[in-house]
Amino acid sequence: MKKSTDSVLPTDPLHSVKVARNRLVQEGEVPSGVLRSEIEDSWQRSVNAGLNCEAPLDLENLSRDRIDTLQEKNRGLIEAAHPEIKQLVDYFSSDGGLVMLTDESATILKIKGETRHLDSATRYALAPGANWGEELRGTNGPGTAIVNRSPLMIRGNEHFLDSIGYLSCCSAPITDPKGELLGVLDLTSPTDNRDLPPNLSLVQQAVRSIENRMFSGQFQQHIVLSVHSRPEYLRSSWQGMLALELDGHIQAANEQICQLLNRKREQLVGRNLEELFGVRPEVLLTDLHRKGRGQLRTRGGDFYCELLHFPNSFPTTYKAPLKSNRSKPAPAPLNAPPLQELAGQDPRLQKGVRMGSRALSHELPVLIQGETGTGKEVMAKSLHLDSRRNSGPFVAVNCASIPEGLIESELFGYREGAFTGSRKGGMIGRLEQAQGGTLFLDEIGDMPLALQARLLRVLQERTIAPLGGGDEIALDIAVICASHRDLKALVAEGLFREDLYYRLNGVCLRIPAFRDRTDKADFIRYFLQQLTPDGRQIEIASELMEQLLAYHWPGNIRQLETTLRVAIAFMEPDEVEINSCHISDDFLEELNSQGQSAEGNMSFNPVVGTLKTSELLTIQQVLEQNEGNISATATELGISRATLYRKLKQLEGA
Ligand SMILES: Nc1ncnc2c1ncn2[C@@H]1O[C@H](COP(=O)(O)OP(=O)(O)OP(=O)(O)O)[C@@H](O)[C@H]1O
Repeated sequence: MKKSTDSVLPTDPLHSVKVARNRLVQEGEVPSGVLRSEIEDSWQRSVNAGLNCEAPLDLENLSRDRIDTLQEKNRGLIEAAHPEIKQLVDYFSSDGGLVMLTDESATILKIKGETRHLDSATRYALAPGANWGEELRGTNGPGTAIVNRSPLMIRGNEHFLDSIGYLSCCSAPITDPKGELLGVLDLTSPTDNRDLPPNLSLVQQAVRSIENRMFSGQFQQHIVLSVHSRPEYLRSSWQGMLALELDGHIQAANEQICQLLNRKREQLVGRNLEELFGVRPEVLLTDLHRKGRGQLRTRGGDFYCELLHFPNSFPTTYKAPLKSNRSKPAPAPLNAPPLQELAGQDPRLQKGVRMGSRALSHELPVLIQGETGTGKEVMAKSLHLDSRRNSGPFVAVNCASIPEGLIESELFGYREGAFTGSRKGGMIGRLEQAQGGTLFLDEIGDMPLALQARLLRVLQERTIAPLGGGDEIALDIAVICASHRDLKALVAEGLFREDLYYRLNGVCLRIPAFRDRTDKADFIRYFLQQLTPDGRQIEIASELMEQLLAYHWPGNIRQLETTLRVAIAFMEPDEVEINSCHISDDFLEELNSQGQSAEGNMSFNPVVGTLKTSELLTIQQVLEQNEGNISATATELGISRATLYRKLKQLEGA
């Protein structure tokens, strides 16, 4: 068959497909310029492959064994795609939507959704193990998306085979972090369902989420950054992603970041962060840990970035002893140190963990307060692992990061049909997911007031009734809450319910800021050992140790972790001591500047926190300016003479 050259360009796309099909059937030629170019090219390839558009569907599928082998081989892809497949099926199956995942040769790995509207041949051909390569079945979603290496929509008779002309589909290829093809995600629906909007962008968005999930999964031992020129797109399916070594070398880049930076993948991978964005990795990491967000500068503009993943901080996994509760699946092992290790040598922490552990054993809720990065979540995990519920799940909910409108359903769940757009089968809330284990409510101070009342009721009655009704469920959970905000102060401001505060506050553990711990040196040595990947015994030079002990650590243990990891990364394999050469310049500057202020005032104890130090420095300066006059100094500082005397006493005693 040869390609016809006479060109007809009718405006109605359905009409043009009819015209093209008649020509194909009658003259055996694909007319030029009648169909969309990607469809015309695909029809031509189908003709060249010797296919007949009127032939029945080929019904040769793989055997069960081979399907099992194929699914096993593609397990990572199937698992990564599961949430998106489920979501698309939830939305579209009632409209006849079918969602399929294929491998890189267009063989179906999974297919879910409504099949009632399919004729029996199509139903057979749309099953795991069936191959939809374009050379076998002509123009079709997965097969043609693979040839084109780009997403496409095919409406009705744009399919090459007549027998599937009653279906329309949207397909998008899925690629791995190196850009290699992994498979295709496809949404197929009956063409006569005019209610279905074109959903190509939805399928593309689902594919981006799958790719991002695989990216994060593949780079567990790396730093993974979310990057975008607009902050609201960070952590979304539109985010650019970079996987880095600790020394800043880029290991992988996703497709979006290549597009955002307008660079090919090979222009990014293997290069160093500093070379590309003019920022040293340790400086960026310090920013990310301290402020939660960093900036990358390029000639084309600035980009925001956030930390999605930092390699695991606990090389040794503490595994809780399993209890013989066979009916429940074992929870994934939690990474957290045993309580004793967590408390270290700090008496306040030691008392805290003792009380927390007692509280849980007496079914009392625990409230953990402490600055950001002090280890509140780690403490909650360790308490859980130490409790009688340690074989149950540990479910963490960050109340600050869930949009207000979603917290209720996220926590309490809902029954099917509870509201428009609710998922089929409903959703099990996080409280119920924690059944038999521990619910950790992080940033509880950010929970909306209306929901606080509902949470209070649940905690009092120990039962839960999901939105949309149904039977109440008895809850058997331990509750641990945490906040870096002072909940008592929030109560005073009317932002947190007093009754809930007292209900949650069975025992309140205050984790000291790292600068205030009495066992800083021991902890730094212990933590360093935990973070050293090859078990080498590493020491810290005494001069540097002194500076670390005097530093005020605004980012607490999280900041210490970054500092130590960066230092370890900068050590040569045969080095066994960390000194200032292994510390980033800007952090060294901070350490040195605090040293200078302490040196200039020999009467100051360098261990005193810097806020206090600068307060006392200010007093001394104003006092000098006023030639020792107490009244004038107090007036200038806006404090009473008594306060000034008290503070001077502190100054002398320090
Ligand atoms: N005792 C500890 N031993 C080892 N690592 C710790 C310890 N405490 C905290 N960390 C590490 O410090 C980091 C911060 O810990 P975590 O998230 O528990 O702090 P947080 O107080 O909950 O912070 P935020 O208020 O920002 O949520 C984590 O990377 C964690 O692994």
